[in-house]
Order: sequence, then structure tokens, then C-alpha cells
Amino acid sequence: MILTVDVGNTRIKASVFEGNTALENFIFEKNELEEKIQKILKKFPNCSDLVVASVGSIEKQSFLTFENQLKVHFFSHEDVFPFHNKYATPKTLGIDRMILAAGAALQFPKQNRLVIDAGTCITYDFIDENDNYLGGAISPGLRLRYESLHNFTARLPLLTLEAPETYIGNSTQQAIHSGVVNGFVYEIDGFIDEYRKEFLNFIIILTGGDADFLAKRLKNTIFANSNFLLESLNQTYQYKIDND
Ligand SMILES: Nc1ncnc2c1ncn2[C@@H]1O[C@H](COP(=O)(O)OP(=O)(O)OP(=O)(O)O)[C@@H](O)[C@H]1O
Ligand SMILES: CC(C)(CO)[C@@H](O)C(=O)NCCC(=O)O
Ligand SMILES: [K+]
Repeated sequence: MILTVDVGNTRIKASVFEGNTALENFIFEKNELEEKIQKILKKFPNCSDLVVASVGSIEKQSFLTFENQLKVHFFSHEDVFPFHNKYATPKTLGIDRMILAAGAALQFPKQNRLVIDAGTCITYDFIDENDNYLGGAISPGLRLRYESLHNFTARLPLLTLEAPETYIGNSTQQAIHSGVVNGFVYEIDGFIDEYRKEFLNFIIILTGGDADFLAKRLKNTIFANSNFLLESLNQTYQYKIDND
């Protein structure tokens, strides 16, 4: 059994895998890290490996306390990945994006893939059919858009996610919901259309905290898998073991 942990910029997600099957998923805050992991390990004492991808503020040292209980692997740029990295600054490429790209390459061999992660940030990652990682885009996620409108203006309230009634918002609240949610949807549909101009065929994987909300609003029909990063972490770890 493998315990995978994704330290994002907002919260931490974890999943226990038996082979390729996720047995249980967990979401918790950064200050609960040690307590929650101990709880998971108590519930699943057969966990032999703890595998971490962190883009958040939590460093490798925070996981070393578990080393007397199981094998700990903290993914870094030094690991082997199943793609050729064409990013001009490979050392600054987010480890979450590398894991997503690896998962896409391993799960969907020999085809073009676009991975869209709608989390704190929206990230777009393209891995072509020859397993070249080309790059993509980074933009603010849904909650970040609501927060930045409020934080950097005097008059805009902080709203929580709500589906706008129409694109013509007829009140401050509706105008903000339209700008944030419709802007988000148009952005993603627009990017997909742009990729379609250049690549005849590709599969799209949509993941992240806002994936389910998004999937039903996109013009393009896309299958959402909010557990894709943790699944990819599990698979990339198997790949690492087989190729080290
Ligand atoms: N309880 C929650 N707390 C925070 N965000 C939530 C929650 N439920 C849904 N969301 C949505 O999830 C998005 C954040 O996504 P996610 O939780 O995947 O981010 P994250 O943990 O920072 O991961 P990453 O850094 O990989 O994006 C927000 O835009 C928000 O709309
Ligand atoms: C873009 C985020 C914040 C998304 O989680 C993360 O992948 C990151 O910190 N990336 C570093 C910059 C880059 O990927 O080029
Ligand atoms: K993200």
C-alpha cells in the first residue's frame, strides 16, 4: 500500500493506493499535516511507502519524521520522469505539473495530451505523442480571482463561488460572478480551441479542486478526474521504482 500526498498551495490532499486502486481520499490543512498522516497510517498500517509532491511551503524535512515507520519519497527534479522535458527552465517547472505530465504519459501512451489543473492556479500542460513535454500556461484559479478582485480594490466585496445567471451581470454581485466564472470558462474553452488549431487530435484531462464545477460548463465535453494528480503520483512512483 502506498500513501500519496499532494501539498498544494491551498490545502493538502492524500490518497491510499492498493495497486492502482485508491482506497480512500483525504483533504486537510497544512497545520494538520503530521496529525492527519499519523491517523491515516493508523487506519492503513500496511502502507509501506509515503510519496510526496509539494509545491506548497511544506519542505522535505516535515516528512522525515515518518521515516521510522515507512519508506519516504519526496519527488524532485532529480527523479526520472517518463517524458522529455522541453521547458526552457526545467528546474523551475512545478513538481505538480511534472507529475501530471508523467501521469498523462503513462496512462495515455502514444497520443497528444492536454492536462488542465483547475486548482489555486489553473495550469495547462501539453505532452505530445512522442512524449515531449512542451509547456503550457499558468493563470489564476477561481478562488484566486474572487480574492484578488476584493483584495486589490476598495469597493468589490469578497464573494464565494456561485454560477452566474447570465453573462450580462446586472448587479455588482452578478457582474463579479459573471467576470470570474464566465471568464474562467471562456479562458479554458479558448485555450482548447487554440490547441485544436495546432494539433489534430489530443485527449484532455481536467483535474483540480474546481474540475467538477467546470466540466459541466465547458463548451468542450471533457471528462473530469479530480484525483488525477494523486493517481499520477502513484503511477510515477511505480515508474521510478521500475526505472531507477
Ligand atoms: N474547501 C475548499 N477550500 C479551498 N478551495 C476549495 C474548497 N473546495 C473547493 N475549492 C476550490 O478548489 C480550488 C483550489 O483547488 P485545489 O484544492 O485543487 O488547490 P490546491 O490544494 O492549492 O492545489 P494546487 O496547488 O495543486 O492547485 C479553489 O479555486 C476553490 O474554488
Ligand atoms: C503553477 C503552480 C503554482 C501550480 O500549482 C506550481 O506548478 C508552481 O509553483 N510552478 C512553478 C512555475 C512553473 O511551473 O513554471
Ligand atoms: K494547480
